[in-house]
Amino acid sequence: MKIFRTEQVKYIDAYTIQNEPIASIDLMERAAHALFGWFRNRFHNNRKVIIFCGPGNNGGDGLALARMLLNVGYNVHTYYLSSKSYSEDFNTNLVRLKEASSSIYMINSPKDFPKIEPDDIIVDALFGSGLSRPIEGLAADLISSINSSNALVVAIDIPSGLFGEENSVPNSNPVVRASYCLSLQFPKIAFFMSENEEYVKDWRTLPIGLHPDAIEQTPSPYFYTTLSDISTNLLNQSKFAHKGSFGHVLIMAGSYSMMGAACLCSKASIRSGVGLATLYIPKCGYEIAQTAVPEALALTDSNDTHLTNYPDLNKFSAICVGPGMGQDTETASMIRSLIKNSTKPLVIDADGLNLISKNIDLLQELKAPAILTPHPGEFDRLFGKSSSSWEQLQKAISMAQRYGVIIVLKGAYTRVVLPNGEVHFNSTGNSGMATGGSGDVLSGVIAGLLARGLEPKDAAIIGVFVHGLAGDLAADDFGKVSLCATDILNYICKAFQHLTKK
Ligand SMILES: NC(=O)C1=CN([C@@H]2O[C@H](COP(=O)(O)OP(=O)(O)OC[C@H]3O[C@@H](n4cnc5c(N)ncnc54)[C@H](O)[C@@H]3O)[C@@H](O)[C@H]2O)[C@H](O)CC1
Ligand SMILES: [K+]
Repeated sequence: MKIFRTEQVKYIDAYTIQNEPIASIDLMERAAHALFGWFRNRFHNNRKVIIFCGPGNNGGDGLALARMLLNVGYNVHTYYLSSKSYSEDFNTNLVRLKEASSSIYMINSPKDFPKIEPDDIIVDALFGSGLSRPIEGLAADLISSINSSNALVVAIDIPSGLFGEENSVPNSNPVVRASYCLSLQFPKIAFFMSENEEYVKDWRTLPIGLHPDAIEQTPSPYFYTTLSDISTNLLNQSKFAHKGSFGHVLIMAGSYSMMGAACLCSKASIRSGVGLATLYIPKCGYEIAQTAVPEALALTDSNDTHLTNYPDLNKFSAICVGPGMGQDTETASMIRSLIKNSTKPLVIDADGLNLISKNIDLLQELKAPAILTPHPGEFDRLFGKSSSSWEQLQKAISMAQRYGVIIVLKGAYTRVVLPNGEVHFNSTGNSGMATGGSGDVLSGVIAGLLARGLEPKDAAIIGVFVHGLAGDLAADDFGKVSLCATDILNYICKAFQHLTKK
């Protein structure tokens, strides 16, 4: 799904009004109807609902929602901020609401704030995508009062005070801490930034029928990968397939005490449908590999404890290098040589990245497409520290462009950043996956798909999605607390089944 900056959504909104065509007030009614549907399904009408409205169309949405809830028997109290001016649709909805309710109050000073009980439901319709500066004064005091209540807060479109994209960190201006955020049609990019977690706990999008032509024509480098974005054709298996049809992956991984990483990674590549997998390991890992991963061929380096060389690459269709590999100087020179010589696509993970971070310009010597899979710590070691997730994302974009590599920046909403500057935020995965070995499984899945012949971009996006989905399915059965990398591995099959059955 393509996603947009807030000013682009304004354009798509205007295009929809002009070309559907639909009156602006009717589009607001449609948005309010979507909000109403969600609200009614979620909350019984025995709880008091307090709706706070700002002067713009976000406030207009709040007023329209208030009317719809009143009509079906909710106990609604509406408060709106005094302002020099209000949007036209706000005014229309205020008139409509006044016909249905007498519990409407203007807020002129903190004295007008209502007392909020813990069981009340607050709707935050103060500011949405039209926020033009940090919030101060009366509106800021109101947000502090909302935040200090123990009531549940439902934010319309975006928690008030939060900008759709970049926010200052730490955020010293008040922002509503929403329990739920109902974002109209698209998620906001700010939802994917870890610093905003306290404001956006649980968000969802509500479709409001914005015009498909405007969505298609408006350029954006940002995407959000959902199930419907995954092209399952890429995973088709021909009836006449044999093991040579699905590629041969080389996994260069492991060292003394870290053979588990090599096993997890190679097993994950096999579960991702590669025809053949060869594990290239130091001698100490031979029996471990042959026992733990009977499906893989095992080739050993001349060294006992760490990798110092790589095998003839001719027969392989993709290579994964790094998991559990250690950072010995001999391993460092091996990876330098591999980067300069491999014409086969590479997935570089873990210690592979740590070794490259000591000489980042090595990336300029790559001959083949490469997918780098850093977690935030490895990313900082590679490209330097950033002061916020937003800055880190911008850095990932410029580094992917500079070195012509794909960067898979791991974490919640893992970002797949492409050399053309596109960013694909992933929708699957959960905090239980923040556990040792999870990354080894991911690099194995991506390498397996790459070896099967998927384009690097597809291997990275689908690999990240499948890995997260496997984690979600595993967490459904085992819970997040106990989830371990082997569980993720064991659920890769279910994740692929889920995809190919859709
Ligand atoms: N296509 C859609 O997504 C639709 C969105 N809708 C809703 O409309 C809002 C955006 O409305 P807009 O009028 O553009 O902006 P706001 O309501 O967010 O606020 C504008 C209002 O507030 C003033 N203002 C801005 N920043 C501040 C500030 N820091 N302090 C004080 N005042 C401020 C500004 O001057 C304006 O007066 C969107 O979020 C949706 O909720 C439509 O209803 C349907 C289509
Ligand atoms: K809001």
